[in-house]
Amino acid sequence: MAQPRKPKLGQNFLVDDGARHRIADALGDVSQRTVLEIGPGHGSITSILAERAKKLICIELDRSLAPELRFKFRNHPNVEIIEADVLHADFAALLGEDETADLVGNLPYYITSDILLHLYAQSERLRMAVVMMQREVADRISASPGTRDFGLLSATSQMYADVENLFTLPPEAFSPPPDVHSSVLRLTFAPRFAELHVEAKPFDAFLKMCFQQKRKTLSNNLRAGGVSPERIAAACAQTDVSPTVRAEAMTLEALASMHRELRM
Ligand SMILES: C[S@@+](CC[C@H](N)C(=O)[O-])C[C@H]1O[C@@H](n2cnc3c(N)ncnc32)[C@H](O)[C@@H]1O
Repeated sequence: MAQPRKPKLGQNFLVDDGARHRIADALGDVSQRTVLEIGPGHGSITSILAERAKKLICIELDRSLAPELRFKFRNHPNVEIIEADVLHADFAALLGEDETADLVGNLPYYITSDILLHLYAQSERLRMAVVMMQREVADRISASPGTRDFGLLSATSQMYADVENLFTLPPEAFSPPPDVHSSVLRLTFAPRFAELHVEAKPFDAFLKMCFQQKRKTLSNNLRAGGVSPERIAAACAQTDVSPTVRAEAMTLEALASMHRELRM
């Protein structure tokens, strides 16, 4: 039997009218703001924000959709359509000096994690992001430490932003319908590195090491990353962390104090 064709570039277009309004509303008042939209598609969210935002910059990779959008929004001087891969987009180059933007997107699910990491790397240029993704990924990003879903993406995301899981949509909200449910997250960027006395790059790398193998204890993951058993034992003793704990059970505060203790 013929398999249903997978849409290219993650193109499951939002057709639920209530949902596109709820997504736009989740950004709040954008009348004085620049909004960046990732993957506008046929413009379901774009058409609402074109009426609301001071400026709307849309980044669309599909070379047939980009001209369609330019034509559709030709009478909206506040709307700019850029044909590009969002993973190569430099937000500083798109925004005014010291300007921050709000971001929105029904994301192409095949590159959700890459897009999020790209946003975190440029978080000083973002105030908030309202993004739709596969429900399971959204549940992981918003999970609390000590729960089954808490992992590297949760810890990394929560170092950069306050995360709210807003609502979930069934496959029928899209055309063609995806195989999965989808959830909308609001990320309010508020990096915690200074507060936890760690630096972003080394701490991101430390988190990767701690969560390298989800079933392993923190100690075993650190050993696999090249830290000596003696240093691990000393750091655990200093920070009151049990050597048999798994990283997923640790708060960001505990992970940060372990990192400081190991001076990595
Ligand atoms: C899930 S669809 C959402 C479309 C539209 N916003 C909607 O809600 O109906 C994802 C969109 O992202 C675009 N896209 C896929 N990969 C992209 C990339 N690397 N950079 C920019 N846009 C991309 C697709 O062409 C598609 O329009």
